[in-house]
Amino acid sequence: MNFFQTHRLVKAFGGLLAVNDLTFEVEKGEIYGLIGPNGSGKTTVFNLITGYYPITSGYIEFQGKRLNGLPTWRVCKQGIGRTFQIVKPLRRMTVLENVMTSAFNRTSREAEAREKALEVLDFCELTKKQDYPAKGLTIGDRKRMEIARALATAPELLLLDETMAGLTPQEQADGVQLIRKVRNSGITIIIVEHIMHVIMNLCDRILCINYGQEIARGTPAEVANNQAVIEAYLGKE
Ligand SMILES: Nc1ncnc2c1ncn2[C@@H]1O[C@H](COP(=O)(O)OP(=O)(O)OP(=O)(O)O)[C@@H](O)[C@H]1O
Repeated sequence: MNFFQTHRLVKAFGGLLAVNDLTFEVEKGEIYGLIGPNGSGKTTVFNLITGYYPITSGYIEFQGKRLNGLPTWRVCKQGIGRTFQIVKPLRRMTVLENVMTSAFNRTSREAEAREKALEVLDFCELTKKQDYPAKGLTIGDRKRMEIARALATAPELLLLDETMAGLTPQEQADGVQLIRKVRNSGITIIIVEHIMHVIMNLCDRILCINYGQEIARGTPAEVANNQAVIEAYLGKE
């Protein structure tokens, strides 16, 4: 049994196949990269996994259980957390309160939610900012808080959607450290990211898609040297 797998996954928006016959497996403990040019279907894959969109055909399995058709909150309860490409914190709430709202996914007790939120804020090195209003955070800290919010749902599989976009080189380096730390804590990761040195540095394996279809898969070095990948990003000569 695979830890996580999709099988012949398809998502049609009218006549557009945003995801087209995509099969891949992720092993427990991996950092798995999903890359591809703009509009190639990466976020749609995350939206299918997490139940935001219904699947047109194919299936998704997590720890041997079918996810197809489950509502987002049930997918989360099964142990899949995610961050969003566009970070939308609850702006007037503090950092701690933002993270607590996610922790309520696992408990209805306020004391337990606070304890979990404080634990992940410490893990993400945001303790000092726990009482800041979320709207006052830098982009770097907002992205970090987004990871903290996902971690507060206690995921076994974490989907990271462009958590490095807009960050300074130093913030990117810190982000890479944090993602490694998350993996070392036992959480499996699927990461969508445009910043290639981040992907190449972090991932054990990479799947590259274009127009919703697989064009290459392999180790970072294999994918970086693949002609179809180079053409998808740079165009044909
Ligand atoms: N809700 C929707 N309705 C119609 N078309 C959609 C919808 N969501 C995505 N699409 C289309 O599906 C395709 C894949 O989009 P998606 O956002 O998954 O790409 P992406 O690889 O995540 O892109 P980017 O790297 O720019 O974030 C695009 O052509 C997009 O316009």
